[in-house]
Amino acid sequence: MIDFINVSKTYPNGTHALYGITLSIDKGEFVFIVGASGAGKSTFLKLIMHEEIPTSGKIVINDTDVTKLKRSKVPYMRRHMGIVFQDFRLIDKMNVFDNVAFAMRAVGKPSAVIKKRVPYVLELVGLKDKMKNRPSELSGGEQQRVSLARALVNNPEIIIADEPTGNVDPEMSHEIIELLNEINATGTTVIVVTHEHDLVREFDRRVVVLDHGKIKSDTKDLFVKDDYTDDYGDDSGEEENTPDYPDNAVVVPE
Ligand SMILES: Nc1ncnc2c1ncn2[C@@H]1O[C@H](COP(=O)(O)OP(=O)(O)OP(=O)(O)O)[C@@H](O)[C@H]1O
Repeated sequence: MIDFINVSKTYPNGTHALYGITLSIDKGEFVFIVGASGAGKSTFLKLIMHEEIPTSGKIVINDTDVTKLKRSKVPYMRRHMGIVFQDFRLIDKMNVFDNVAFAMRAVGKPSAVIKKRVPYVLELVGLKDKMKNRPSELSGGEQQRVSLARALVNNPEIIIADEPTGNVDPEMSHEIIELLNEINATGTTVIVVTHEHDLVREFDRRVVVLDHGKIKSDTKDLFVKDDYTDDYGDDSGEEENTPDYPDNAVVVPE
């Protein structure tokens, strides 16, 4: 679904952010991207979102070489993506309902559909009763769940989350990743950048470690799994990273 082929990114000021990244993410995968500050994690996500373009190499998303995508086609590509940011990026002039509805209006959904869909998605994230509140009246965890609802509302194929738990407490961090896990169980591809090693260990999904712009390890590649366990001290001794889908998986119908 997402293929990076020998992708490098050097910013105009000469900073080398990524070097020769080759990586495939399949439809329906859940991938954590981890690494020290400056390792290139956000750059990696920006390349997927086409916020930045690579200096060299090729990025193929759903069989389209997005490095050659015309600017006018970018919004159509992004419609398949739901994006969650660390700082929520909600609009405080609008209530919670309208913040989520905004994403549907932007793609021209009729208001009858919006009226049904927004409460449904807010219920999924446990916030139906806060629909009329402004974002500033909510806790950090609640605001992040609104931003998750906004990312989900157009039923994207891919959810991209850049430090989604960076501004919420540990309990809520767990809930946010749990929600992403449930969304993933419905078939949505989920890519999460995080610094929270405890969460990464707990959820036991694919982990790509970036280090100074290169892939240091990828648990999909069994030969380097030991490298990951060294980095994160995973001494669980458990056998395999088999995805463990919850029984109560959330179905997000269109
Ligand atoms: N717009 C930019 N112009 C120039 N250099 C940049 C730009 N954005 C990022 N960089 C540099 O590219 C490198 C990778 O940055 P990136 O933001 O991808 O790292 P990161 O792993 O997400 O870091 P953090 O965990 O601190 O958010 C860093 O050296 C950073 O300073």
